[in-house]
This record gives sequence, structure tokens and C-alpha cells, in this order.
Amino acid sequence: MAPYKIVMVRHGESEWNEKNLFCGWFDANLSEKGKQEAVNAGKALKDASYKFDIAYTSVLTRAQNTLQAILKEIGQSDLETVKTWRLNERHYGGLTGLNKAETAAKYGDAQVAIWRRSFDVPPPPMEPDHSYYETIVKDGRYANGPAPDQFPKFESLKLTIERTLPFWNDTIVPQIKAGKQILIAAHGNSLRGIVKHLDGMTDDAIMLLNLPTGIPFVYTLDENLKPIKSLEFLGDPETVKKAMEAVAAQGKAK
Ligand SMILES: O=C(OP(=O)(O)O)[C@H](O)COP(=O)(O)O
Repeated sequence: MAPYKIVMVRHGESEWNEKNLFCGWFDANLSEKGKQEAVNAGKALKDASYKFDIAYTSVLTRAQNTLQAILKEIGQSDLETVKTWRLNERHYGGLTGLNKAETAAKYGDAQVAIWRRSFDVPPPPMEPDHSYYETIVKDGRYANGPAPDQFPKFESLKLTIERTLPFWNDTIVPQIKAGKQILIAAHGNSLRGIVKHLDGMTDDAIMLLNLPTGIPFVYTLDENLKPIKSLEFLGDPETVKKAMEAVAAQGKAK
């Protein structure tokens, strides 16, 4: 049945993306612009005649609402959808809720670049006295995992990949191989982890990849799930390039 195609999309701009705050596991809503981006993502998929058999998303509202807006546009609002914390954004630890540009002004652009994009340097931990600790740890959506003793206080990209890949390998891969058309609506860094895995990118190369909000991208995979075509965005190349550059620039002091 190969080649296989799989579509992924980072959620539309969130209210915390709009305010340039480190978000992670905080459950920010989509901004007005993000809601429109999600609709536009659906229109792009509709124009390209995509239909799906199953969708996967995180337990966070911004990804789920993006998925719903897309499914509405393509006339598949009732599509079977699996929600898992394993597709959540990376946990941004003690940085959660801080403004990225202000953090760069305080600690320097280089330190923020390491916290945002290094492969295995985690952000500082989220301690129990952090403003959002209780909200996140006690959230009922985590009743089925992660277990309390494994609940993250922070995640590097490496740690994010370590909890996302088992879901990819055990749940998504069998569906790809069964010929199912799959849509994943997730987050900047959980998707960067999947991209790194699929493309066999080095720890250094993945540092340079910034995913734009609300622009679907397609992977075409051979029978061994090796990419024949990688990261094909359903969007105008110049718009995609500018959106990626804007994400990269979020961590610079103003
Ligand atoms: O929550 C976040 O990602 P998301 O908006 O994709 O869910 C992060 O704040 C993204 O930040 P980064 O691009 O600085 O890694």
C-alpha cells in the first residue's frame, strides 16, 4: 500500500503564542488569529481533497480546537479522534508563563536559544510553588497518565521524544501500515520530535527547525516508513518561510 501519506499540523496561534509566552502544558486557548489559521488549514486540506480515517491530537485545547475546525471544513466533524498526553507540547518547566523576549533580555538570547532549541538541555524545573503547578498537575485530563511519579517537571526535546515515540511506534505506525489516512494536530515541539525521527535528523540539525502555526504539512513514506518526500507544506512557500522565521525570532530580546 506504500507509498503512505500522513498529514500533520501545529495548532493555530494560541493566546499565549500571541503574547509570546512559554506555554508547554498550560492549556491556552486559540487566539482569534489562531482560530482563523485553523479554518484556513481546513480549507487548504479541502482544496487538496484530503479525507481522513482517523485523527490524533493532544489533550490540550488549542490542538483539539484546531483539529475540530479543520474537520468541520473538510466535512468530517465526526471523525474518530484519539487524544493523548503523549502528543502534548513539551513541558516548559519553570519557564511556563514567562515572556520569551523578556526572558532573553534577562538571561541573554543565547541562553533562551538553548532552552528553546537545544536537543537535550531541559528548562529549569516547575516547582510546586510555580503559579501554574497546581493547575497542571491536578488537571483531570491526566488521570490516565502520566503516572504521578512520572509527571514531568520539565522536558527537553529529547525527553519529549522519549514519551511521544512509543505512541508513534505502537499506535500510529500500525495504522499507517494498515493504509489509514491519518491527521495529527499537535504542537511545535511534539511535532519537531516526530519530524526528527522520520527524517533521521541530527541533534544539531533539529535545532534549526521551527514549525509555523496552522499550516498543514505532508510526509510521503515508503514501505519502511522512510520519507520519499518530507515536510511538504500546504501553503505558499514565501508565507511558510516568513512564518518559520517569525517563530525563530520569538526568543530574541526586543
Ligand atoms: O507551547 C508552546 O508550543 P505550542 O504553541 O506549539 O503548543 C511553546 O510555548 C512553543 O515555544 P517554542 O517555539 O519557544 O518552543
